[in-house]
Amino acid sequence: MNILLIGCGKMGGAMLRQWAEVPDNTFTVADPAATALPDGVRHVTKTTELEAAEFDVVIIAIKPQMIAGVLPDYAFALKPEGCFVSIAAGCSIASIAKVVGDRAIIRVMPNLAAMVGQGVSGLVANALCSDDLKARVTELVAQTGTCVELADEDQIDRLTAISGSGPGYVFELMRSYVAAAKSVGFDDETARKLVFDTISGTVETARQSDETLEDLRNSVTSKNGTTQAGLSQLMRDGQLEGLFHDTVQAAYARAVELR
Ligand SMILES: NC(=O)C1=CN([C@@H]2O[C@H](COP(=O)(O)OP(=O)(O)OC[C@H]3O[C@@H](n4cnc5c(N)ncnc54)[C@H](OP(=O)(O)O)[C@@H]3O)[C@@H](O)[C@H]2O)C=CC1
Ligand SMILES: O=C(O)[C@@H]1CCC=N1
Repeated sequence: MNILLIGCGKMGGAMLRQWAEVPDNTFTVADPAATALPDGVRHVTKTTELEAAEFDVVIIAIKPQMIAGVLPDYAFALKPEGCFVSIAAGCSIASIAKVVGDRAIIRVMPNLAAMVGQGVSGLVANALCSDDLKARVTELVAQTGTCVELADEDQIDRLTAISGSGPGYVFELMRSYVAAAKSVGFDDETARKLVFDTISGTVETARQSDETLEDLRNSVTSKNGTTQAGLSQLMRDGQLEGLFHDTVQAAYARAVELR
């Protein structure tokens, strides 16, 4: 497919890095500020450099608040049988259709781990999108990790609050955990290694186990031992579960506001 990527910042750039590894598609980036693009990717800085009906897919990877202002300038470059793919948080298919009219539109919510091919994405398409086009876009997204097709747009806003924003929560947890490791005397390098390897090893253990997360947690926790002492702080008054609940609800509510 011939693909136009509008916006090549943190998320568009992360996905492009994976896509550029696979020779199936050709990419043009429209982002005046983009630098250090992968080999073979065409860069345009003005819409006049584009031809009409040039692309099979136009990917919208700018901030949701910019779409109404920016997208009309690029819409002419999509083939009549092509589709728009938006990775913008919240912004609904109806809002995009207000800008480009009744066209095939797919919403994808990726996450930053796409950068290393371990992203998690949700996808939902409108009725104007053919099964073939949806399958090809799903395959494209799956080059960046896993891709789940969702039943409706509300689901993609809910998924945004879990996996789209998720790396932000996890990076903050890791930052706090590393700071705690340093506070008991480890240097930065050792603290990062201990925390990173503990997290990745724990994730892999959970993946390979049939036990519930509660049972796995209990299997680390000796009666009156060190883990129990630590968890009595981490879980005091059920605050941690409440905090995660509030975190996810706030992110979902923001996605709904951005519709
Ligand atoms: N970051 C993430 O983890 C995730 C982001 N998203 C979604 O991805 C989208 C992009 O977010 P993110 O990558 O974080 O943001 P960035 O600001 O990093 O990327 C947006 C890019 O678009 C560029 N841009 C601005 N105006 C134009 C224009 N007129 N034409 C072309 N390009 C333009 C920006 O340039 P400049 O910086 O010069 O303004 C920037 O390079 C958002 O809609 C967000 O909701 C979805 C999932 C995860
Ligand atoms: O914070 C945001 O709005 C975007 C969408 C998901 C992750 N980053």
